Amino acid sequence: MTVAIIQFGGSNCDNDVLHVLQDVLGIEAELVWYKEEKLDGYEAAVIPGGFSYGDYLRSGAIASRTPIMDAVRKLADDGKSVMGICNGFQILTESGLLDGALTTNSYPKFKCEWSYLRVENTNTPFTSKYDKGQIIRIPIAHKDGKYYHNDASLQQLEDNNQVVFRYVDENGNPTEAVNPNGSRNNIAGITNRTGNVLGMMPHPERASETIIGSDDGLLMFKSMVETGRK
Ligand SMILES: NC(=O)CC[C@H](N)C(=O)O
Repeated sequence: MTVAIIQFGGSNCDNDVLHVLQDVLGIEAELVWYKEEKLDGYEAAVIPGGFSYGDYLRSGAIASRTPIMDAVRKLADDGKSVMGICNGFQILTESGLLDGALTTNSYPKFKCEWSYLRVENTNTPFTSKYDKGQIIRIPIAHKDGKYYHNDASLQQLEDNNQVVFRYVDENGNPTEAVNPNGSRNNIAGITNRTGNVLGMMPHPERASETIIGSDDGLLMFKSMVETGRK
């Protein structure tokens, strides 16, 4: 299978994802420029982190209106896996592929630190290789990562098991003290209703080799690739 890694002006984690897929996992992956209108032949897409278009207007807003996003939407409609990391998550909410919004952190500064996440749902193409309730260590790096949705929609996300990752402490408790950005319900990542589109603020590609402190993110890419091969 070949994975498309979408590149916008201002993407800065594109080559990190490429490195993990190609060099660490031996998966075919290609960088695809935002002006492309088709993603034919790709089995999955990753929208990497960064500061697309300088975060002007709102993080992800401009990227969400580029030609490639119609192709990403088609890929998702065809049931293929789409993973948005950090700025990628912001682009997916801005384009309506995921519900809710990423707003400015409650302490309104860029925050870069390790976080613990609890895997809430293993019945997705991105988490099938984890254990339910597993605690994983993955870093965050963002200013606009506070997940917001209204009460009714939040309840729907919870009821549909669309909350995939939650910020927790080392023991797995989703306390306010370890919520790095003020996200509602300590939400770190969600899927769409059908589960094949994932958005998450933490960076699994920065936690895919023990030499850089954690390889807890690797199973996410492995899960995605295995699903694409089926
Ligand atoms: N690492 C990133 O993708 C940064 C995301 C975004 N530009 C922010 O700071 O909120």
